[in-house]
Amino acid sequence: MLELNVKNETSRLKAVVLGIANSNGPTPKLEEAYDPKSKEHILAGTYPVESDMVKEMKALNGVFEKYGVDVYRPHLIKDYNQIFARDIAFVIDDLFIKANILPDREQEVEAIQYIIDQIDTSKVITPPEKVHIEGGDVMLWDDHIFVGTYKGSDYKNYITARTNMYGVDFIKELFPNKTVKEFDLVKSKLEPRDNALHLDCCFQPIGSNKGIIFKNGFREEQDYMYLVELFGKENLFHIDREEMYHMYSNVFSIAPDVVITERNFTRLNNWLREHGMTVEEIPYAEISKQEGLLRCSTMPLIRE
Ligand SMILES: NC(=[NH2+])NCCC[C@H](N)C(=O)O
Repeated sequence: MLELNVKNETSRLKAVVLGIANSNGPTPKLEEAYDPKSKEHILAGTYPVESDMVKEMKALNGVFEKYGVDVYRPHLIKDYNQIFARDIAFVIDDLFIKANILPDREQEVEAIQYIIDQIDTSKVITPPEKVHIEGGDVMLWDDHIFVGTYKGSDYKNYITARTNMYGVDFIKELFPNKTVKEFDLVKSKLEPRDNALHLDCCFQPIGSNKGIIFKNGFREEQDYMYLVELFGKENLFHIDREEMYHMYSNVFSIAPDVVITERNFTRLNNWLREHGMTVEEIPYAEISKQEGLLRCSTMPLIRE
């Protein structure tokens, strides 16, 4: 049996599901892409090739090996994108909550059924159908749960809006003793620089009291101010529009003082080191072309 335990984004990682880039399928047609950054690269002829993405995920797996983390991989589905394990389900405390993910991505859940079978069934939660929620929008900070959403009345027109207010309310009901705070995120179907696909595309806590944040990822300044007040402005590393496009906020912590990041994130990597962190730099720029990075490719099961 897997004894799940995840309460925040940074405690020492013990077990994780890591997505897989093998048999990712051919370059999608423009109308098949479900995020604007993939679209941009399909149009430009620069969509990432499988062998490069396999190499990048191997580098990530190498860091997990180095730190003794147990790694689970999804079963392979032929010609199907299974890189972004983050979104298909998520663990809060000892509960495994299945996401109601974009229909284009539904098969990804079947591929991790063998892992779900190792969890006490009373701890596996399936939300009702009207709930839309993906793991990239759910972020834990001990007694707080942060949830990314989109409150616009045109929600259903946005394939880039993945968590609705039913999703937020569902989490509130499930965790009455935690402070659940939702964040209204900017969405664009066409411009990746104006699209916070998930909360982890514009914000993430780091260490015990720090965070990475993109102010304009929030539709309401109040939501941004909530985080400034909670963390303190001096503890937040502010990124600009281009850095958010490169997914600076989507690094991945494996301990309060160990962060895995992209090797080209020089400004961020220096800041992390200045604050006493060990920075494990790996190449991940090809996968980033699909509008997801390190946090997106991982789903923590157990942290210390
Ligand atoms: N947690 C995340 N930010 N995941 C990124 C997923 C990216 C993927 N292309 C999608 O649109 O679904």
